[in-house]
Amino acid sequence: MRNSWSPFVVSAPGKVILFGEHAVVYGKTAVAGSLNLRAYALVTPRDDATVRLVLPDIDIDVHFSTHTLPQIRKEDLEHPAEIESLVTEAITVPVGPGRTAILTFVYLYACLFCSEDRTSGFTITVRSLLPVGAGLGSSAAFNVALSAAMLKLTGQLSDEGSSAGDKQLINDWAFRGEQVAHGTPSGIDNAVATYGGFVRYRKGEEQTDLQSTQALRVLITNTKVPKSTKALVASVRVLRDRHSPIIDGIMDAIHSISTKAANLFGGPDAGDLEVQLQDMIRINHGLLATLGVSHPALERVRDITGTRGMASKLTGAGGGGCALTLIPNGLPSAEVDAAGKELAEEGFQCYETNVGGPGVLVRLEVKALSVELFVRNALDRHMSLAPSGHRDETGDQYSGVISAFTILPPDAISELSQ
Ligand SMILES: Nc1ncnc2c1ncn2[C@@H]1O[C@H](COP(=O)(O)OP(=O)(O)OP(=O)(O)O)[C@@H](O)[C@H]1O
Ligand SMILES: C[C@@](O)(CCO)CC(=O)[O-]
Ligand SMILES: [Mg+2]
Repeated sequence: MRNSWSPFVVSAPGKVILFGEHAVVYGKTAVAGSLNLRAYALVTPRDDATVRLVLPDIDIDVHFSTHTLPQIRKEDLEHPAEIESLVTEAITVPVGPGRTAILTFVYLYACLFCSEDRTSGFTITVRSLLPVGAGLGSSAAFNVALSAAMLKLTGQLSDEGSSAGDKQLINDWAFRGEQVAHGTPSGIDNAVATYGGFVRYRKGEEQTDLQSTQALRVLITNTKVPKSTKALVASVRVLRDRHSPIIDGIMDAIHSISTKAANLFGGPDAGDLEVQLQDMIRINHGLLATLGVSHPALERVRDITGTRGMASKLTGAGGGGCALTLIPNGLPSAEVDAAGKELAEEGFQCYETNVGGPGVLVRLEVKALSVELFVRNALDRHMSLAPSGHRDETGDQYSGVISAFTILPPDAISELSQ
């Protein structure tokens, strides 16, 4: 069968934990939301039996003959992480930071194309606005985008992948993708990346979509201070073992914050929501600091934003990593800009974005232009360059589009999904 489909783009958002990190480990409620920082996967057809994965953000460009990749029925593997020992007999997967991404790609292909025609392949190129490994769910956005792309290719999604059934399918496969890398993820990251919006989460319960009508404006500050989620969770465990009634009280207080915040979403008064959320942010951070998971860099973010009328808290595991700052609607943009400048001067990376936007999106018609034309336009605008348009050494039909996609700044690529 010849490939007759046109290139398309799939995108999925990262996540931010608004309330409840650490407490969620002890069965308390957490609230997370989708970030309008997204991963974008460009999917282009090939007319040979090759699949190619291009990941410019982490310097990976690999291709495999479709016939060397295993055929796996998902029930044949007890756990998706077993893919590692299974495929390394058949193919060589480079050792290094991109290894898990490649293994996830191979796992999804092996399962989703188990009984499909493999005589023609495709290229998937993924770019992301999300910092990798900073606690903002970059892996989930990546896994949701990959899963949706391959489900689309195998004809398992409706047109734009937006029905409830589509979302459930994408979420299930993305969860398996997260399992390849992490073993026992909770599933909240891929749920947020799939469904978008705000999600209430508690271990052992179905996560609830909070149906909020409004997005929140936020600053996300990556302090770039390296942290180990595992070590931080362990340090809280030690503290709890030493002082369990006290620490349990703190966990209960965090649970009350998450519950209150979850109830506020979808409420009628946006102004009141903001005031209340600011309080919740300050109190939740204070409690997390008491647990010993703040860091001087995170306190610096709180100082800088606090003097300009904004409340901040750590988000994720803490000990460095990222902070979340709520930008109240009425705050003059000069204040936000000044805070952003000061944060950058500290060496932090700052993103102004919003929380609560859409989940996975499949774009078949990009601004009613072909992807190639779009990328050409975007390149002209952003980089004054034209894509080469010729086949590269891997024989890719759309190498011009692919190379454009790899060199465009990600914020230009984000226009693809608007
Ligand atoms: N832009 C990208 N290109 C390729 N692979 C990516 C990209 N973004 C994420 N990944 C994959 O996700 C992995 C990072 O996931 P990890 O779960 O460690 O961090 P995170 O998802 O950013 O943070 P957290 O899970 O704490 O929210 C990378 O090693 C890679 O396998
Ligand atoms: C600290 C923690 O609550 C969130 C890390 O993003 C750990 C977890 O829930 O697995
Ligand atoms: Mg992750």
